[in-house]
Amino acid sequence: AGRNTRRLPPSHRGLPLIGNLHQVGALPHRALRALASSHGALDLLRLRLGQVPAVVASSPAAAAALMREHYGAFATRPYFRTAEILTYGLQDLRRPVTPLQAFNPVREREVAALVRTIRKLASSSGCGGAVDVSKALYGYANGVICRAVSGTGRLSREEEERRSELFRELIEENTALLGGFCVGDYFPSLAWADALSGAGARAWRNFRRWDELLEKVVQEHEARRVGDGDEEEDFVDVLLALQAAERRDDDGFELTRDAIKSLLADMFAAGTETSFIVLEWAMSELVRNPRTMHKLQHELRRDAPTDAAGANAVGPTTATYLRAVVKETLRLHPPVPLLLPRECMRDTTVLGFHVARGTRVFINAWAVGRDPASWSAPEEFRPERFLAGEDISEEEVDFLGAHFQFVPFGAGRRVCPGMQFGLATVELALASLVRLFDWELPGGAAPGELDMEEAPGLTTPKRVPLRLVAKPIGWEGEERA
Ligand code: HEM
Repeated sequence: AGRNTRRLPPSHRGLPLIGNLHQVGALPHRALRALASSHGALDLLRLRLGQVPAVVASSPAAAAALMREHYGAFATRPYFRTAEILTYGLQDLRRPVTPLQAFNPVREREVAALVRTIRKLASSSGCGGAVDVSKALYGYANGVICRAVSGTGRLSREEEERRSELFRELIEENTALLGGFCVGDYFPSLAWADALSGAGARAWRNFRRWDELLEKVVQEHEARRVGDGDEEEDFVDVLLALQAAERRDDDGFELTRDAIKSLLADMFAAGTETSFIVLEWAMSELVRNPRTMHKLQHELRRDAPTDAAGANAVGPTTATYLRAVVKETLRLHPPVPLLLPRECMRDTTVLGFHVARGTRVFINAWAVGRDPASWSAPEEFRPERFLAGEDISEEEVDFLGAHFQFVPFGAGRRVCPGMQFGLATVELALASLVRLFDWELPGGAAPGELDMEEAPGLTTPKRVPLRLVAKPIGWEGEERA
């Protein structure tokens, strides 16, 4: 077929110069689904973002076509200026396989610290006072990643805490930069404009601070490799061992120092915010749906706990319901609702539509998770849908990458490599918080009054931090007797 007969995806007429950028809005996943459905274009909607041609997929069929049928053409990330600076110019590094499932002792320590923090805040806030649950959860997610990346036992406790604080500051700056609008990304010919907006210089400044910190972390590990010592192996140890092995193999691939630092920076950026957001929404949905909360509490408390911090107390039945709650949270609130952008590598026909090389591709995981053709009662929080024998059983649907109506971690070649790590981080903390405390909204507000709005940006934490009254239940006291 000639060029003129190619069928292009439906589009919405944009404005001169900026194209459709003004329609993407503060909550792009919502604005883009509304735009797609008003054009009958849930499969593929064509957009122009500044000078960059883009398509957005909002149906499970389109998600499958892009991530399964045509994965070869859509597995590349586009070039982002800010991201390039922040990732040592190595955005598309071949990623070594890493054992991210491990690190359970790290998590158990951090969960115990989280429980202590909430107990302390609850008792100091007095009767009826509320705890900033969001802040505590963020500290937990950040702590898990910090310890898993750079280890424990090398620094004093105070130094460790100072370092966590510094990591947190740098991650927040990263999120602001990467989530932010960088003119040069959408107007390549206007890249100089970033100098005016300051994003370029700001990214460089942030990069130098990351580099200094990560260099120090790597050097500490080189000076004291695990083996003779008694510390656990952390992520830096894993990468250094891999580097040594690669050198021996001599297969042309070398894990350079910059590559190691780039991977570490990725872990922080990708691992903290996501796990925190899932926890924040899971707690919110549970408080808003007291029957679900009670059922989960009942199951967790029945499975006799072995210790008050609650780390090891999840038995197999409870694990099923806990997992269903987490799945339902991920369905309604995928923390990265448009996944990470891809770039089309060669002209491809997708579901009958022509997609040209160089097109930027977004997959609306938030929209497909609420697709009315794939889900019953798609807007309702009903973890039971993932259990066997329920009236609306969608039990077999999982997020491992084979069901394209449920892709909170992406799928195919670009699936999230931290899936198991993130799930373990979320489930362990959620189990402890639900088991060890009763939760209420402050001021006697009804569950339905909880604010459920999302903050603007490419990830979706809550707009208003979650504040709840936490009532510790005494395992050591009457509950045990
Ligand atoms: C429950 C928590 C998490 C969720 C929901 C999540 C979700 C995602 C999503 C949607 C993507 C993009 C996939 C795509 O575009 O197809 C992604 C990529 C990624 N995630 Fe996660 N993630 C989570 C936790 C983590 C953790 C804990 C880590 C690391 C410790 C991590 C590391 C990464 C990395 C390195 C990438 C980039 C992969 C690539 O570009 O090939 N994630 N994640």
